[in-house]
Amino acid sequence: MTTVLQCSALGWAVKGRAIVADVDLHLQQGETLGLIGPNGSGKSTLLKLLSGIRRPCSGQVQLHGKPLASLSRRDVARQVAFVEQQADTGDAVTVRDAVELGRTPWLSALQPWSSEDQRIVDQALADVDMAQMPERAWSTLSGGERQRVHIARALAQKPQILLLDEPTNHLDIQHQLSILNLVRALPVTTLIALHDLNQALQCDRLGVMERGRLVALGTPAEVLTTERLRDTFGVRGRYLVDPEDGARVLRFQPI
Ligand SMILES: Nc1ncnc2c1ncn2[C@@H]1O[C@H](COP(=O)(O)OP(=O)(O)OP(=O)(O)O)[C@@H](O)[C@H]1O
Repeated sequence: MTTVLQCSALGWAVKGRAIVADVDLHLQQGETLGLIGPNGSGKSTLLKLLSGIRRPCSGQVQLHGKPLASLSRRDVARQVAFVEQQADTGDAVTVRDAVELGRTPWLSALQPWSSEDQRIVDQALADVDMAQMPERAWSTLSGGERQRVHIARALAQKPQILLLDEPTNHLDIQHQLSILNLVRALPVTTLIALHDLNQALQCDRLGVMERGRLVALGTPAEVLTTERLRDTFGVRGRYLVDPEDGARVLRFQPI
């Protein structure tokens, strides 16, 4: 197994309060690792630290064995794409402009915009089902359409690693499923913060954040136990079996 992104003893604090503390995580090439945890447990902050947009107060992030802090933003952006929660984009841009921004790390005076860049942008728009409105102004998009454009921008970056912070937030059920299936089918390594624990069950591995710490890491079956659902999430969870295909589905009730 090849580790593509890793962190050790990673921490971030604000005004003396630890928001992320002592996190060790190795992201293996090709896996989809789900990050779950209650509101405020540090998932978004951990993703920001791993993407390099936030500097750790302690510990280190390494990308392919090199300290993230030693790499240029451009080098990082060629390898890692991050879809933030509540990300915004300037009002005057169109859908196509926003997705074309994903090509920025690959362009230079020697490598100007080419038909290959155009093809990649068209494919990314098609992948998120936004190819029908490339000229629409960003300001006129719905929340779910904006989210899909952000994902297309990340896909256009052609990263090896995708960091996604609640990417299905705002999406209708059809687009939730198609985006998750798309991400799983891509030949990339993905770290994805999720709230829907039934969607989390589809990941290769899950990490659980609780009060800034990574308190469990393993396969969904190892991690999403009834004890964990009670202790970390404060709910009673029961597995039901879909008679059609034998899949396990979680049902929740208050404790
Ligand atoms: N810049 C900041 N200043 C002060 N507090 C912060 C800052 N950034 C994050 N926090 C706090 O850190 C905690 C963790 O936030 P974070 O957004 O990482 O959690 P999360 O697990 O992604 O939550 P959610 O599921 O609600 O999106 C929260 O209590 C948040 O209020």
